[in-house]
Amino acid sequence: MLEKRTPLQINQAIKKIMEHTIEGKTEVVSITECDQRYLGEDILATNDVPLFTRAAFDGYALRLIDTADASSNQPIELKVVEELGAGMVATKEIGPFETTRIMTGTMVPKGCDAIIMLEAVKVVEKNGEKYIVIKRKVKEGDHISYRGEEAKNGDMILKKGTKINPGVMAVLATFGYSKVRVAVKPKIGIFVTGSELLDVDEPIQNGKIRNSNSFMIASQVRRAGGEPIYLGKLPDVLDTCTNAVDAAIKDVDMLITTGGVSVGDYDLMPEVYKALNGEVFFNKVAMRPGSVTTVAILNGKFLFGLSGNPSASYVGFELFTRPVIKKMLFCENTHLRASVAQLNVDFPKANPLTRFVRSKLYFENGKLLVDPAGLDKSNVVMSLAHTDSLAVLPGGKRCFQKGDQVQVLLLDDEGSSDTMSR
Ligand SMILES: Nc1nc2c(c(=O)[nH]1)N[C@H]1C(S)=C(S)[C@@H](COP(=O)(O)OP(=O)(O)OC[C@H]3O[C@@H](n4cnc5c(N)ncnc54)[C@H](O)[C@@H]3O)O[C@H]1N2
Ligand code: MOO
Ligand SMILES: [Mg+2]
Repeated sequence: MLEKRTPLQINQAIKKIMEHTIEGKTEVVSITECDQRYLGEDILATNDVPLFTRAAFDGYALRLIDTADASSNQPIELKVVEELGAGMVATKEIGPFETTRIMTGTMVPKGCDAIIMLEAVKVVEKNGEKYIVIKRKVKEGDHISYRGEEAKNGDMILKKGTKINPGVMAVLATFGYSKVRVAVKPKIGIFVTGSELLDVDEPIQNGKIRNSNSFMIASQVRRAGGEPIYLGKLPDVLDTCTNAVDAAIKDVDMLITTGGVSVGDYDLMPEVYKALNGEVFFNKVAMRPGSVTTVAILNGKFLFGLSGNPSASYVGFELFTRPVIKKMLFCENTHLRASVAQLNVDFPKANPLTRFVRSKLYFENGKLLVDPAGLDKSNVVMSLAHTDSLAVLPGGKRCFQKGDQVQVLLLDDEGSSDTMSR
């Protein structure tokens, strides 16, 4: 008789994994190397931004008091005493009824408290001197960006664990971070198991299939922020698998295998864990696909035994492996971002297990809709190419109908509101 496996609820399985202590490491890299990585420390403002009070428009810097009585009936004239472009610094202080022609980004001369745009004035020349004619009152601060209005020196700007994106790159450069402390990418070893597996460039043979899991998992590892290390395919031979896992786990932060975790004659992973004295956290989860996902600890490191079935393997990774990678990258939110969408098809059969339907999201008339990305079976690979989300259909007696609101987990969405300081 086969050993009966007791399924764990999904939340309990995730909790078990997340309670295991695993530390991320940091390293310092050049700003040119840090894009798309994760901050390894909080980023503080190293100066005020803007650095100095500057013009936000091309125009004339002036004293408000001089324009107080200006109107179309009573235009005022200001004498242009200097002309400045960005990067230049005023050499003259502005006196009564004087102005400086100033371009966007230029430091505002002392004594000026507003800018009037070039388009709003008329320039006249008298005795070889330039004057501007103003026909309206100017408001305080018009077209001026004040020193420190965005950030003050010492402010906490970005939290450790924030993903570096184009905006973060701009902020890092603004504060002079030519070197950036980032999280070291966790090294994730990948074995695929199965005597039926062919390499991608091998000719097709009777009864065999091409290995696709290693490419899929490597891409998922990269999407999660880790560094995949493909270690090859293993035949369904116990000693070969045991020795390979034993040797490989030493050189990586965690190891993923696909295949061989179910109850078949050649499903050897349970025996591999036994032979190596691995501590198995669980080998059955109340979900579909991915019910056979097995997670164990070996020498303090995670060993993820994902299913051989591509869709099951895909979902198992996103639910159980991704959060561990995110934790090692110091991310505040380790789980997939969730949203709510309107189901666009019926699921008339109730299922005791919670289902994660590989799905595609789209907008129609301002509503977020979700459609299965293809055939909804655990052994399917095709639908994965169209998948951008997982629609969650909770297990139980309930069936689901077109129009129902369901939770969707976003696969390509990093989320930002959780990691940016507000
Ligand atoms: N009697 C039972 N049979 C099965 C059960 C069960 O509970 N009782 N569970 C089913 C479920 S659910 C799943 S999921 C699969 C899990 O299978 P394994 O993890 O043991 O994986 P394999 O048997 O090695 O392979 C399954 C399937 O996937 C293909 N495969 C394997 N590796 C790759 C790869 N690298 N690239 C592409 N495809 C791969 C393999 O050829 C098989 O077709 O078990 C059910 N059975
Ligand atoms: O682990 Mo299986 O995916 O439930 O089909
Ligand atoms: Mg099997």
